[in-house]
Amino acid sequence: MRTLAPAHDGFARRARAFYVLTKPRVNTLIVFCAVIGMFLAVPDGLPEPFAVFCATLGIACVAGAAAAMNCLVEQHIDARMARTRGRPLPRGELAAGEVLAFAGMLGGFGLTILHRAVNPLTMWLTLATFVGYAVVYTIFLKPRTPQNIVIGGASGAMPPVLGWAAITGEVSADALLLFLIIFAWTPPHFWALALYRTDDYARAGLPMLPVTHGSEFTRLSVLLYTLILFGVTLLPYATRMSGMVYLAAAVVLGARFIHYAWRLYRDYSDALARRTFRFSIAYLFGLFAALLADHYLPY
Ligand code: HEM
Ligand SMILES: CC(C)=CCC/C(C)=C/CC/C(C)=C/COP(=O)(O)OP(=O)(O)O
Repeated sequence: MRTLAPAHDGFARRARAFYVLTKPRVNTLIVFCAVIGMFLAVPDGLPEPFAVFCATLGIACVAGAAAAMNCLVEQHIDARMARTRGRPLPRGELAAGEVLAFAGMLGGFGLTILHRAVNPLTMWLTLATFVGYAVVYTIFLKPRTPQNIVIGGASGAMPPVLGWAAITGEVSADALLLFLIIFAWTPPHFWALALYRTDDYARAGLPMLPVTHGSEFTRLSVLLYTLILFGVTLLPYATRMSGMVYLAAAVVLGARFIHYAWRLYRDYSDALARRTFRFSIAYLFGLFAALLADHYLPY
């Protein structure tokens, strides 16, 4: 005889499935970068707490909705990859219709907050970021070209610009520098993962760089983008947006990233690619934390 799970157990499981759809770990770093953008946008002092709260909530909701849409569009691809087959849609924990409704409500709520409590510019830029990731990257670029993540990376690089626009109502050259940093960081971040997940991507029929151009070319590309990233991260110091503390962090973190990329190029192993991918995340957290620390240090 079938026993029914207690109602609260079913509710908790479904709530967890919706939460997982929003890719909370990826979006933690996305939102962190947006919040740093909000603080850096104020030359002296702190941004208004209510504005920070509303902008953070709005951006987090829209980013979560974008992730849920990505999971919806890619549910059949996700079912073919070891890394993603445990997601709620391939597992049959949620139906497509309810995921669409969830993404619509979450995204609509986020955009409404941004429009009403922040400013229309931030709402429009966040909407464009949503479309860039959930539609342009997910539907058009990802299944078609190995440059998918280079072009699609423009969406992922938007968070500090959104944070900046939320506080100032405009997009300045400094905000664009923050954009450039994440834009240059995305290829080594993603290709390090793609290198040790190549079989997964090949099985799913996705034209990621290691699938289409092989391991060695991808490792060379990781190294080149890591060098470009190093150069780009010097720009905040060169333009006097940031000072010595930031510069020291950028050089130390950047040298470590280049060291990883160089070893990956010369002496590949899946374990090293995994460590490089993990380091890429710590790197971006560290670099943005250094921007913030430098901004408030009294020197
Ligand atoms: C088009 C651009 C990007 C692509 C294709 C990409 C791809 C990926 C992939 C495939 C994963 C593994 C996710 C998983 O197994 O669930 C991942 C993890 C991650 N990504 Fe990205 N990423 C991109 C941009 C970004 C950006 C802009 C950020 C933050 C600013 C970011 C932060 C993270 C974090 C924190 C993780 C680790 C999640 C975990 O520990 O489970 N990514 N990324
Ligand atoms: C504010 C706002 C709307 C932000 C959008 C966030 C954004 C552009 C995120 C990109 C990062 C991300 C989740 C990549 C996953 O790549 P993938 O989808 O190829 O990975 P997967 O194979 O794990 O699904």
